[in-house]
Amino acid sequence: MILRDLLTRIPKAVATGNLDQTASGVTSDSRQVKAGSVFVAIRGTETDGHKFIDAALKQGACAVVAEVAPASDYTGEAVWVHSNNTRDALGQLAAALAGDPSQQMKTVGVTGTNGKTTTTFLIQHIMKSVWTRAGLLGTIEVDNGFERVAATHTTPMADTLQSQLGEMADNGCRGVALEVSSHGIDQQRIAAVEFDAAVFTNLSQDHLDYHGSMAAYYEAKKALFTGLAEQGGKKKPVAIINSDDQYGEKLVKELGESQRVITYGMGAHVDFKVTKMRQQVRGTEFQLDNRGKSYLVRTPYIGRFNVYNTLAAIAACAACGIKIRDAVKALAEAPQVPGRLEHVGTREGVNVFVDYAHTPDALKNVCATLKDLEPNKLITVFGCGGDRDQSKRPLMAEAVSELSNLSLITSDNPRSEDPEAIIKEIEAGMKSKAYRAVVDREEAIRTAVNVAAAGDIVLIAGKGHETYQQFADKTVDFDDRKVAHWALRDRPSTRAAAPAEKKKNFTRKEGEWRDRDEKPERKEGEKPEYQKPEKYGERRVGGKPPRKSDRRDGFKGRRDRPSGERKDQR
Ligand SMILES: CC(=O)N[C@H]1[C@@H](OP(=O)(O)OP(=O)(O)OC[C@H]2O[C@@H](n3ccc(=O)[nH]c3=O)[C@H](O)[C@@H]2O)O[C@H](CO)[C@@H](O)[C@@H]1O[C@H](C)C(=O)N[C@@H](C)C(=O)N[C@H](CCC(=O)O)C(=O)O
Ligand SMILES: Nc1ncnc2c1ncn2[C@@H]1O[C@H](COP(=O)(O)OP(=O)(O)OP(=O)(O)O)[C@@H](O)[C@H]1O
Ligand SMILES: N[C@H](CCC[C@H](N)C(=O)O)C(=O)O
Ligand SMILES: [Mg+2]
Repeated sequence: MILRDLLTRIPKAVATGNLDQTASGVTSDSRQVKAGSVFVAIRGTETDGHKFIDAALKQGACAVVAEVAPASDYTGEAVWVHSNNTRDALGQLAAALAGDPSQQMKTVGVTGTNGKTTTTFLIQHIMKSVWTRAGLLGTIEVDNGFERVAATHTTPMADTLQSQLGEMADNGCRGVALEVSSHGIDQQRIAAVEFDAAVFTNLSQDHLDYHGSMAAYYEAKKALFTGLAEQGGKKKPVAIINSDDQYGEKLVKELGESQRVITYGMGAHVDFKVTKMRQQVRGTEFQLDNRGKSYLVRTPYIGRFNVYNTLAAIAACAACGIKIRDAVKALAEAPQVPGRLEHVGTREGVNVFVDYAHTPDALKNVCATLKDLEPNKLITVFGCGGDRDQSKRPLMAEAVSELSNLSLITSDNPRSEDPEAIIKEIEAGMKSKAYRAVVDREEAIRTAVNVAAAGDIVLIAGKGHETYQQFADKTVDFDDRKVAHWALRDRPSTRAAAPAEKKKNFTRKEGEWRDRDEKPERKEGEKPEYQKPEKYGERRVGGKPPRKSDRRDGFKGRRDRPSGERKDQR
């Protein structure tokens, strides 16, 4: 694209130099600059992109966009563009070079403290079932309609984001579900994204290390919604808000008439309302009322919080023109979101779940949901991330200790911090003495699985889909789901010691979720019952570990170990 045309996207900027050059791309990272790139200098928290202008020029940048004017003796061939907001400029230029992909697709942004990943997975699933091809961008992965790659950020930098959206549009995606983090909003990573709908799931404590206060955190989230009114394109965006959440309710009030708002929840006056909810071991069923019509929604997910995620997904898809009944139909086959309340195995009546809860509210919700399954004991393994909101640590401890019969406090990405020091901070918030601190996460998981008895549930919280553990000096392979499989496999049998009646069967009338090691007694002449593995979408409960082909995340089960790993590391 010729610079002269490209720079019309930042009309307030002042450009000096030959504008008839061709720009081949745009980046804010000098290390990515190639001949013909536009380099945009951004002031960060660690360093200042302006320091790398010389490096970018040496690598062949055809233009530099900076928040400072060129030096009076600047005679370089590259165009110097002086802008007062280079973060916004980055988004505008990247969007123009990618062909404004968000204007070519139905684009839904999902923000909130918890539930973004789950809701975006649901939205993409519905979009795909109706439109065949749809994109997804968020914490776990970026799906461009043809291939999925692991994500580096929940919401990547504007240059990366726009080029990923561009691939989706080029691949024929008709829609995209995009996770929008508060960092993403604050750092204008979503500049030049035109939304059809923006969803607010909820707000509770997290990221105070970055935002400083809940008020500032809320304001960051709110900017996504006030920004809808300023979109320049033809879209008539809708704000979709969980008004049962106290911050959601506040947002609805504050947006007032300035924005088209659709509410969802269980309260009296919401647009998408849940009634008659029935939680079951293998899923949830509820009635959805919208504009005088009722729909019976069935999903394979458990937990009240997932009902909110489901509602948000239906409302967002409806705002994009999808019929509610088509969305509802698709949801019966909703996929397992990797590491979100994922049932990873069962042995001798001990059931293990992996979940990504890493905030006080998420932990409260997931523990309460598992308690609803009426286990004999709930045993929770958790830790708190290093270099992240320190003040949430005792609150996470409080949430876990109040709802678990036993807690194992361990490490969860200590990053630059001392793992034992983090654990001490967690211990300060424990409300019960029924806990053990085990710094090594594998040992903590193995301990939890070994001390569990038939009928107990082990919850491994915090890392969900993650496949690594980050320490100050290294990052090592670590996958809670694999370790849980190994722990279950290696668990010493308690069969002889445990009387049969102590075992707990999570059995429902119309199906079974029972210890598959248990052999039902056979009467003479009776054929053995064929125990077909349960399948709801891609979610499997009990039985053998899932096959690779069953899973979105490529996890191959117990034999899938990181290469080069020693036996004694298992
Ligand atoms: C706090 C934060 O958000 N930091 C992000 C931010 O870093 P920063 O502002 O400190 O940037 P910087 O390192 O000072 O660099 C400034 C500029 O100089 C450039 N640079 C730097 C070095 C060089 O040699 N050449 C060069 O051009 C950089 O590309 C950048 O444009 O911009 C960087 C890229 O430009 C990001 O990689 C970095 O994410 C860090 C790694 C991070 O951990 N971020 C997390 C907290 C985050 O963003 N999380 C959210 C929410 C997660 C969730 O709850 O789901 C997310 O969306 O992922
Ligand atoms: N709507 C919700 N309300 C409260 N808790 C939720 C909700 N949805 C999911 N959770 C809990 O939060 C955890 C994280 O869910 P999810 O990954 O969908 O959230 P997220 O907002 O994408 O998180 P992140 O900020 O890390 O990207 C889940 O594993 C579950 O324990
Ligand atoms: N996106 C979140 C994920 C946290 C997950 C937890 N495993 C941790 O490392 O704290 C963050 O970066 O704050
Ligand atoms: Mg997420």
